[in-house]
Amino acid sequence: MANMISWNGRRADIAIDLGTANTRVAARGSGMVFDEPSLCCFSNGGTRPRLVAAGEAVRAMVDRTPDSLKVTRPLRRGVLQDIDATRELLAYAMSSSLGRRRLRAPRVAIGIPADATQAERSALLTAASDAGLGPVSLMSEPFAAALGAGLAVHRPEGSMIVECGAGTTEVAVISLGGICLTRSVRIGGAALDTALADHFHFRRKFLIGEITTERLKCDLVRLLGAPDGEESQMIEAKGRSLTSGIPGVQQVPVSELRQVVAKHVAHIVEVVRDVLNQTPPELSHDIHEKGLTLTGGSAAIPCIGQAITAETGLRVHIPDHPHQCVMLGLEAMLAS
Ligand SMILES: Nc1ncnc2c1ncn2[C@@H]1O[C@H](COP(=O)(O)OP(=O)(O)OP(=O)(O)O)[C@@H](O)[C@H]1O
Repeated sequence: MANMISWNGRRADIAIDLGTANTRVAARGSGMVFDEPSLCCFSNGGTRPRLVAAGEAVRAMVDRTPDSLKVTRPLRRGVLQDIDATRELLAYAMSSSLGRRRLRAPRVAIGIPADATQAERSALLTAASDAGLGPVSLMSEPFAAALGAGLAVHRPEGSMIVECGAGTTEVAVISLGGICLTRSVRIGGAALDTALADHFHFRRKFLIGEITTERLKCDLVRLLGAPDGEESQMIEAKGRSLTSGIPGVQQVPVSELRQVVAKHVAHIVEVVRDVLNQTPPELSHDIHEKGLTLTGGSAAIPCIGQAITAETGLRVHIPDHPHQCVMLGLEAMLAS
């Protein structure tokens, strides 16, 4: 895949990392100009749903809307699930990040999972065009992440990237400016949120909301990744008891939730092993020497890196801002 974005020699103006949880935009020469949740809120009244709010303003509305409003995530598991919401989110991102500098039909590069199907690509191109974006180039997210993490992607040596976001985990081996091997699974931080909420639902008969679950996950994985002793701690979740119907707080030992996290992490390690098993020997040797790089917001889950090292013996590097690597890579392609 080419890694310089241009149309007849004309470079892209805007790079967009349209993620399941977050959308980030960079403009050529200005760096990152937008970083907000991938959320839209529509009003249900009238013949057609009307956009009420998008991005950060919608975070506080999740699980709190009356019947007249509906919160939607444009993407699910890394790919577009709602074309209208995607169009609205892209249009909102453009207007709030570029304001009066807004270009007419800007040339745009958008990151997309390496294994996205033709139908998924076409749907994204349609939504981008409906949002008023100009020619759009779809770029592989794991390649962008590797570039954004500062890996030597153009050298004749293998680099391995594990991009672990909210909706997908993508593993790729890169050399000489291209992807040699890649595998994606539609499992990311959001799947762990669901597994934790399910645990509370079925084991504790207690319902917790989406935002509470995500906060609980971040606290939990920090405690699980901490030195010995933290597992004896309790973790607290606010929600509603299914047996009494009364709102309340559940105190759960961190150790009770360890298995839920371990099961999730094991899926990710399995994908890494799969890719390593198929990697040609010279590239394999390079990866053995250098280790692999873990990026994406879920790279902040310490047990993912720890489990990869324990299962493969490879060192795991996490860059300073792992959640921004796809954006930084796309931005680097704009500048090249
Ligand atoms: N400190 C943390 N601990 C655990 N998880 C975290 C932490 N910070 C962020 N995350 C998780 O990272 C995910 C968001 O990462 P990111 O912004 O890379 O995803 P995305 O680009 O929207 O998703 P995708 O690329 O999969 O479509 C969320 O699931 C979030 O809960």
